[in-house]
Amino acid sequence: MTVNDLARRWTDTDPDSALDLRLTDTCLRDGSHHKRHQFVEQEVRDIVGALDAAGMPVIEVTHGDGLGGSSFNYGFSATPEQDLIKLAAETAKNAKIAFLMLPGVGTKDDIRAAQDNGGKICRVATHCTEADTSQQHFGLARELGLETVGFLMMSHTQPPERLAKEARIMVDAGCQCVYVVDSAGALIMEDVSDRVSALVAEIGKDATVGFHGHENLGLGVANTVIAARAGATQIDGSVRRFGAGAGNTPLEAFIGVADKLGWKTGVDFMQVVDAAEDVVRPAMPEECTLSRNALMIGYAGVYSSFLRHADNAAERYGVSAAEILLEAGRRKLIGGQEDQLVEIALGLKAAQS
Ligand SMILES: CC[C@H](O)CC(=O)C(=O)O
Ligand SMILES: [Mn+2]
Repeated sequence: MTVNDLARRWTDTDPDSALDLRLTDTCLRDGSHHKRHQFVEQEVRDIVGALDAAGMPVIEVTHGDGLGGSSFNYGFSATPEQDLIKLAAETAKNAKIAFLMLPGVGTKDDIRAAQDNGGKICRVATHCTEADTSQQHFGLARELGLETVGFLMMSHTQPPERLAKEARIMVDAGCQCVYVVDSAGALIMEDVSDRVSALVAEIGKDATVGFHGHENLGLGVANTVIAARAGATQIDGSVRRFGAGAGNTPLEAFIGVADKLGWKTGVDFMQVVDAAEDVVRPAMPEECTLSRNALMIGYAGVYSSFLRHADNAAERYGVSAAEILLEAGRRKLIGGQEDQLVEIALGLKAAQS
């Protein structure tokens, strides 16, 4: 049985029928991890201008760890994120500006400020077993008239049925679209369609379903295609893969694939390819690649944003970042436990001596 047969069986949809997808580019948020949160105003102006001109419907702008992420724990931003959100909103002619927030990192006041600065879509991210921590934030966002999106992070760690229950909690709290978030880039094809299908079955009448992929095992585009075939209608990615770990699903490649499949994205392939090469790439410190450490992240099922923290700890204590990441996978660390990477590094250093 082929993957297409499986998708057809799970979803009862014809995988070759014309899909209408809404894309969100997240290079100015997920890419912030890769850039160690050092975006400056001109880069935001240029990237938003180019993506907006290409027809990108949604552009996410925030510190990599969401509103309030600029901190000792996660890394300080070069430019206050609220200034970048404001600038993005002033620059975009058509695109809506989204912002991310993690309950406990950002606050309700941060949501209000992001709206005042022109943010239109509030994306609330929780670990995929902790959707209940998002309820107040969805309540507030809807009260303010913001569009809402929920992120179930580290989705590979839970079976589809559990994710569907968590998605229901978000939707009941006011979330209008729940994403299966492959934070580690560890989901493999059918793992994605199983999870997306389960969410569609549970919340499909009340909300839409999205997919956010990472490239750590090289499956970003393939996983995103199968997510769309399973019923995900909102799709994340980052032009030029500019995201944490080996980066996100490269949106320009996905847009080319969607064109070939006859799916609608509203984004011009040629323009977005030019934007990727001429505008986004110059803002990147280096390409996002399938480096040894990025591969470890996908293989061990570790949060992609741990890459830079593991690099820092490895350099500081003279140990292997790959070993740190593998141990983080064994310990099943989740976002917020970045400090344990230092502890792991210290343990490895002690073992060496
Ligand atoms: C720290 C938030 C995280 O980067 C959100 C996200 O994009 C993911 O989990 O993949
Ligand atoms: Mn991500």
